[in-house]
Amino acid sequence: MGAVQQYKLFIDGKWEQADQTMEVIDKFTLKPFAAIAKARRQHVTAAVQSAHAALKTPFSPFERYKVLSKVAQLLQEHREDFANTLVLEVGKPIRESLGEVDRAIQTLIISAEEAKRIHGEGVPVEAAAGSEKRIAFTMRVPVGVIAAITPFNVPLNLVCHKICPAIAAGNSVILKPSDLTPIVSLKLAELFSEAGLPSGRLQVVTGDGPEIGTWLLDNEQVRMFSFTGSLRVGQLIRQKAGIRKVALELGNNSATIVHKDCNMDQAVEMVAVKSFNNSGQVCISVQRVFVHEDIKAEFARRLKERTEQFVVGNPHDKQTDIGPMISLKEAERVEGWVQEAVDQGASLISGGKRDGALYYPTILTDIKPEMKVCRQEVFGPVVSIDTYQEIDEVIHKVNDSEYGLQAGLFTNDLAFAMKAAKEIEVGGLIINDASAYRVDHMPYGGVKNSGTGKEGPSYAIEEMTEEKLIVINL
Ligand SMILES: NC(=O)c1ccc[n+]([C@@H]2O[C@H](COP(=O)([O-])OP(=O)(O)OC[C@H]3O[C@@H](n4cnc5c(N)ncnc54)[C@H](O)[C@@H]3O)[C@@H](O)[C@H]2O)c1
Ligand SMILES: O=C[C@H](O)CS(=O)(=O)O
Repeated sequence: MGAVQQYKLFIDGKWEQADQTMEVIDKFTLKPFAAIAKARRQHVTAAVQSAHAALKTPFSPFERYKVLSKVAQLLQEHREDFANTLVLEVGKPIRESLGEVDRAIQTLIISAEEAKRIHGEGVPVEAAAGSEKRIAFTMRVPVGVIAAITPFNVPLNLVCHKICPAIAAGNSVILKPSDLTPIVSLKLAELFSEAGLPSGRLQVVTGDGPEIGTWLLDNEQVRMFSFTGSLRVGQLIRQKAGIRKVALELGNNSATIVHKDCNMDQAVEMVAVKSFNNSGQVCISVQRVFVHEDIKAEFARRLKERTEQFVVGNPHDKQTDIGPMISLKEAERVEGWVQEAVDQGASLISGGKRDGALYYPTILTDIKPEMKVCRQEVFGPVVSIDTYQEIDEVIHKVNDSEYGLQAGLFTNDLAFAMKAAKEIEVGGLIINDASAYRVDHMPYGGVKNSGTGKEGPSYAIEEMTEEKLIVINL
């Protein structure tokens, strides 16, 4: 077995060891390939103190623009190395991993540009009787110390979606990446350090999520929590944060509607790819497909045919479309949910097979909405097909969910599309694509139990700043 590379905590611009470490597993071989430091409370306290102290040192918008731009350039230079790290720690196939690095570069560039566009506005207080001699305007000022807590599945770009707008807006950040996929975050911190980010503007504390979460939540100097992850943890953070700012990007059981007038080639390809990318471990991954009764048999046949063309296997192989899930335990969980659905009367028309942590792309029909594979977030390569006759019926079925992140709708009927735009309860509705569409400068975030707040650098900056009013009595 190759040497296990040791990684340290990044606090106050320095790399610091802890007395305990945690292994990071290669998700294909299931063997350790790295070890991270396991932070103790004193490390988190030091990280918050460093972040708070850094706010006192001027760091202009143009300097932030330069650092973020430099990191984008450095990440481009290290593109293959970062992609290979994603393959190891996520199990994400190399083609998809390279795509994530490319998106992270875009998120950095967008954030750099947005650092130059943060502004307030004039307020015409003089229009009020008695205020004729006053002038007023607002300023956008940084929140201060922000704790960013991120999930395992897209560990580079989703980290960028938190730390880059936070830094662009003049904040300091303590990042707590997933202990399952922390290495790219530590490597990203190296690039920020090389790019000249002032000490204390970014800390990366690795270790036990609940422990570090508690220590951050206990610390009143942390003024905002930006969390991406499960509903369960999001609720915990919301409860403990008190009146501090909280941004939550949570789960979903994404629906996509395939109407009888759609472009079937387009719908089959997009639903197939966006059901099984990253082994379905994507918050907007297609999970529930609603197909009009008139085309259901044809659509199911073609989706099965397309799905069985995917190459399942070694994520290092350029031919591989679907690699292992994040753990053996998660693959066994998904296997159990599928079996439970079949025992309850669902029909398995493709997949349903597990090989270690590899779970083959799976299609179910004859489902009931109360089955786990429909009602809960599968977060795995499983898609269920349901049918409908009427438009109101399918909108009701889509909305019959505690979640509301994004949904898709394949139709050429503009009236249907606009009715759905008004009535489907989601943060984003994607017409003529599946639910799993995202580009990094668009507003992104859900309603109901999918969270609160929007990401996308300019939208995150709004949430990571306060609008301060200044009134001058001349
Ligand atoms: N809406 C989005 O943009 C989005 C994006 C990606 C993933 N997700 C969601 O994330 C989930 C999958 O990711 P996951 O398994 O890493 O989620 P998770 O909630 O298990 O973990 C997310 C992060 O929280 C940390 N954590 C765990 N317990 C904690 C606690 N008690 N206090 C503070 N932090 C704690 C983890 O270490 C990790 O860093 C899915 O529900 C998925 O839908 C949402
Ligand atoms: O898992 C959810 C992610 O937010 C989807 S994306 O990688 O940002 O498109």
